[in-house]
Amino acid sequence: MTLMIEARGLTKRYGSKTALDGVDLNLAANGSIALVGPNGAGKTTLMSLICGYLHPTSGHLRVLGDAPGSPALLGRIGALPQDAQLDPGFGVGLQLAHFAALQGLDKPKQEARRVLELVQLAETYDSLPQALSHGMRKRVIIAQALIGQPELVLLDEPTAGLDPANARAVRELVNRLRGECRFIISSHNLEELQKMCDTVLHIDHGRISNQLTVDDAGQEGALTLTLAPGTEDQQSVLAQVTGVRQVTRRDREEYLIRYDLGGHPDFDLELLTALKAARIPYRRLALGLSLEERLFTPEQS
Ligand SMILES: Nc1ncnc2c1ncn2[C@@H]1O[C@H](COP(=O)(O)OP(=O)(O)OP(=O)(O)O)[C@@H](O)[C@H]1O
Repeated sequence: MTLMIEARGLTKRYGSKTALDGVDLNLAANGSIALVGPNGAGKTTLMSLICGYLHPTSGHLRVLGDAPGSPALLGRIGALPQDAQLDPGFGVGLQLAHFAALQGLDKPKQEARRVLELVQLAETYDSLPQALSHGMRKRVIIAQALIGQPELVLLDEPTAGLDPANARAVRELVNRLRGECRFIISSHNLEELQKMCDTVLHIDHGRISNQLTVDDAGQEGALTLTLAPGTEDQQSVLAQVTGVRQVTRRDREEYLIRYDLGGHPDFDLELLTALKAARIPYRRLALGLSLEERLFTPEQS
């Protein structure tokens, strides 16, 4: 089976600065990937290598089975670079059509309209970029990454600086297209990545420090409980529920509860029953750990 990304000892140095340090990866082509990690961890560098914008200093990299930048990958990868901008002098439809023509597509204007429709901005075809909001411009640039229906789309911080409505529009777009193409998305918003991606790669100091499958969250004997506002200080009540190993208060009314998974397969129902008996109202119960907990909080036994 052809892998989406295969890397061995992938290293990128900028002068004396090592941005990627011997990365090994085997990513199957059947899901979307989140890249997370602190500023300067190497996420953009990895994306640039995958796109073929940069060459590795050493190591081996294959994308969809071919070397980045090779003719075999032309038109198969789309990208939203981190600081991508539109040309202020031309209408957005014209710019997208121009890129479609550069890709050699037969009907560039039709393709420009298609991708604008995908990002729900069909009406902006004749608009100049400055007539659009920041969020709309970002969505237009995402539309550019979708020209030619690439198999793999890389989005570097697609929702950075967007208001909740525009960020949601981007999330919905990614989820709508997930059957048609694969995404690699870099973001600092873990909650958002959890809604869009299947696998999470945590990069730190140029190395992959953790790789998680989002769907595995329910297998960990943990859940997050949010009580109704004003229902504070219930830690001791929660700790007495049968099967509970540990209760940690995260926010005012939010608790992380670790429990004995083996002995209590229906622990969530048992917990709800206990809450009802103690007349403690709750707002939300989520099985598993949040991505933030899984990445940054060591397992406490
Ligand atoms: N062109 C360059 N010349 C020199 N150093 C660079 C260059 N590009 C990146 N770096 C350095 O390489 C490291 C990795 O940078 P990179 O942009 O890949 O990180 P990142 O994880 O994308 O960060 P952020 O979350 O801030 O976007 C950083 O220390 C950065 O300063």
